[in-house]
Amino acid sequence: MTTPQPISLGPQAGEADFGLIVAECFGVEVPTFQGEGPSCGHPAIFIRLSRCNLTCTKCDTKYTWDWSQFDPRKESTKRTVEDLLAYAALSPVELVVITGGEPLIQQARLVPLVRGLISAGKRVEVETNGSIAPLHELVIDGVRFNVSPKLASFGIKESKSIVPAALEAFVASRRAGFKFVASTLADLDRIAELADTYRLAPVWVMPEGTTPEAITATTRVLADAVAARHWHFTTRLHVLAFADARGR
Ligand SMILES: Nc1nc2[nH]cc(C(=O)O)c2c(=O)[nH]1
Ligand code: SF4
Ligand SMILES: [Mg+2]
Repeated sequence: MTTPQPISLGPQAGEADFGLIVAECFGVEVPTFQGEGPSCGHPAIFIRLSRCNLTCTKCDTKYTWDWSQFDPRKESTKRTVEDLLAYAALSPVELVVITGGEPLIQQARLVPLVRGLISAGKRVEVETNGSIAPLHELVIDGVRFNVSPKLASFGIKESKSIVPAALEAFVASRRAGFKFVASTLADLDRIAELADTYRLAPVWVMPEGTTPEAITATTRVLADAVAARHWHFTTRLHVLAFADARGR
């Protein structure tokens, strides 16, 4: 079994603070909540890293990777770990969500950031697509992984998005929940197959949609069937509350 390696971005943390490629930070100036998953509704601040290793057609953050539509020089900046720690320290909010894009592309450089956040009394949730195994230095107290494996119906080949060794590493970490985006009952059948094959638990289902109307409609389609499987359900609170505005 081969362990997936993070895509190299040059010199790594420990050598020097070369910083992280960041799309946006939010939640300090204009407060918000973790909108998804086990901590939905908790006050949170966000560090959204740029770049992704996948190309889902239904992606809602294409400004982190789709350079046919967006300009990387406008959509990303390099920020040092020190600068990001200073940003998080501006807020009394305990929960820091590190998302993307795919944040684990830059995971070697996340190690000092995550350590610094935890030393400062924060806790961290990493939103990941689950296709890159986490470094053991990130599998520490104070860190949880919200792993969202992407189904074929999300517009990505599962031969790319479903990486058995990475999923097995998240299961073994005992610090992961598996949050699947779904829009149909057929998606739930596929989630059940994956959960069975890789022993993924706990399973969370989140309705696809970037408008309150779409979230509500999909919730009505899925909720009974999710409950019947004894899975967890999460909404997308930032879509309901803030109409999916950027920076909320
Ligand atoms: N409020 C809020 N909660 C979120 N949880 C996960 C997000 C993401 O984009 O990964 C997100 C986001 O963009 N906003
Ligand atoms: S894995 Fe997530 S960030 Fe990457 S393309 Fe797919 S939806 Fe977008
Ligand atoms: Mg999002």
